[in-house]
Amino acid sequence: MEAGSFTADFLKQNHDLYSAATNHSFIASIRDGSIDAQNFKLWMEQDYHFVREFVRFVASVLVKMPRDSPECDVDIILGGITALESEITWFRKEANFWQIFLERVTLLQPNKDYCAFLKQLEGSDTPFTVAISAFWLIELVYCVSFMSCLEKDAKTPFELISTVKRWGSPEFHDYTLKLMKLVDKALENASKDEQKQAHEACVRVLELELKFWDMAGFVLG
Ligand SMILES: Cc1ncc(CO)c(N)n1
Repeated sequence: MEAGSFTADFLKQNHDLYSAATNHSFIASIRDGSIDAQNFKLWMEQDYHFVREFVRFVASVLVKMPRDSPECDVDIILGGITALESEITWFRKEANFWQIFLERVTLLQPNKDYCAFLKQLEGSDTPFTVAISAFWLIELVYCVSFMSCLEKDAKTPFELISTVKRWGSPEFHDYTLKLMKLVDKALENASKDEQKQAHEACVRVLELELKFWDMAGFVLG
């Protein structure tokens, strides 16, 4: 059988896990408007702190890019870092609206586990190919999940529209496609070992995304 691109093959081979991570009941509750404000606030508190670690991770991906990468490829990652600055500003503004005190948040275990995984990927022993693959999928899961909350028949509450547009917009989708191309280009000529490592890192991303949604959707007693 002819092998396709890394990303297409990965999504095909891990269809069930990918589908579970992108069709979660937490997202469904935003889409149908039944979400409890407490759950949304919990997600936001935890995600802000995830994004703080994610900034470092994305910076590490940029540092690992091969020196001979075309400037336009470097600029895709640079654009990602730039976007994270306005994302942080947005989180602070939203937190204010929801009366969340971001500095008082305690990280929950699934978030701690996810941040620990990012830290591991930041290390110099994780090759660029592996880090960029994980980066692509982390963004893709949010994009595909939140895109569903913007479909014609979605009943996303008005106050959550700015959230779902952040990751579910056509612009963000375009960005994930650019990342996908970077991944496929990087892995095309990579060793079998790096391809395997990238595959494993991507499986881990899906597992961690799933647990992150579970955490967010957990009904507070
Ligand atoms: C948990 C998680 N996954 C992905 C993203 C997308 O940046 C995010 N903000 N948080």
